[in-house]
Amino acid sequence: MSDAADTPVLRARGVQKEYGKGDGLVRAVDGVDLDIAAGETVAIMGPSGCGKSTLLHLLGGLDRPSAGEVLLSGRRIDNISEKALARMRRTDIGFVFQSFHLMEELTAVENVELSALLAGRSPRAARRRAEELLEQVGLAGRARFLPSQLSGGQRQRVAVARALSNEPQVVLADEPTGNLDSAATLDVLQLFEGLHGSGQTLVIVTHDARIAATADRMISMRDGELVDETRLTGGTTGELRAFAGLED
Ligand SMILES: Nc1ncnc2c1ncn2[C@@H]1O[C@H](COP(=O)(O)OP(=O)(O)OP(=O)(O)O)[C@@H](O)[C@H]1O
Repeated sequence: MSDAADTPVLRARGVQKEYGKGDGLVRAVDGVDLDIAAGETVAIMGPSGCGKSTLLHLLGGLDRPSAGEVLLSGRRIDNISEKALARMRRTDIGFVFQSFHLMEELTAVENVELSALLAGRSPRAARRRAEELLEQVGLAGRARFLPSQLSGGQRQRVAVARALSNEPQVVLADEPTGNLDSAATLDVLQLFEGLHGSGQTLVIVTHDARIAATADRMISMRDGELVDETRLTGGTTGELRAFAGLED
């Protein structure tokens, strides 16, 4: 196998993040080593405040570590210029947040195409890609709706479509179902499962054991450190839907 195939999509080495100083010093992430392979789905779990979101932000270049290295496909991202970092976030990473972070004044299709436009695609190519993605997430019929005209689950599906618009190397999701009810959670879960099946690398911070159960690997965090990891064989959302009485 070539070196490129062996290189993890994401690698963290001795990563630390401190906030504040003196008595107010908080070490939110405390010496994390982590490799995430291409095509892997990894769930990060742990109690509130243990550093999950901070770690995800460091992995995605939304924030820089106080110490240690973060590498995307073998290239350091913790020490590159702001400009290079912004470009990398636009083209190589897809983010999905708990509160969706959609632009309220833009329609679903405009929200999705915006990131493709910002990454330099032509308006026609961006629109075509956005329409394809909305179809993929089951929202072709809602493309011209504003976020306020969509349900929470539909909004999160738009956000997932947006995250995929530039064919990112990795999608990072921070509590993607935290604001959704059970049925919408399972819809989004099924969407992630489809992405996993298509070989998309995914890192999901979640409190939801159902989401974690469908990952390849579940990592537990405590007090800024990775304390445990479990390889999973993976339940399917079909089974979960049946269990929850949501089968169509
Ligand atoms: N900008 C900041 N300034 C100061 N402290 C911060 C900042 N961001 C996070 N922290 C602290 O770092 C620690 C980890 O926070 P983080 O949000 O990463 O935890 P989390 O595990 O994602 O929590 P939750 O599950 O509640 O979202 C917490 O103690 C938090 O108060």
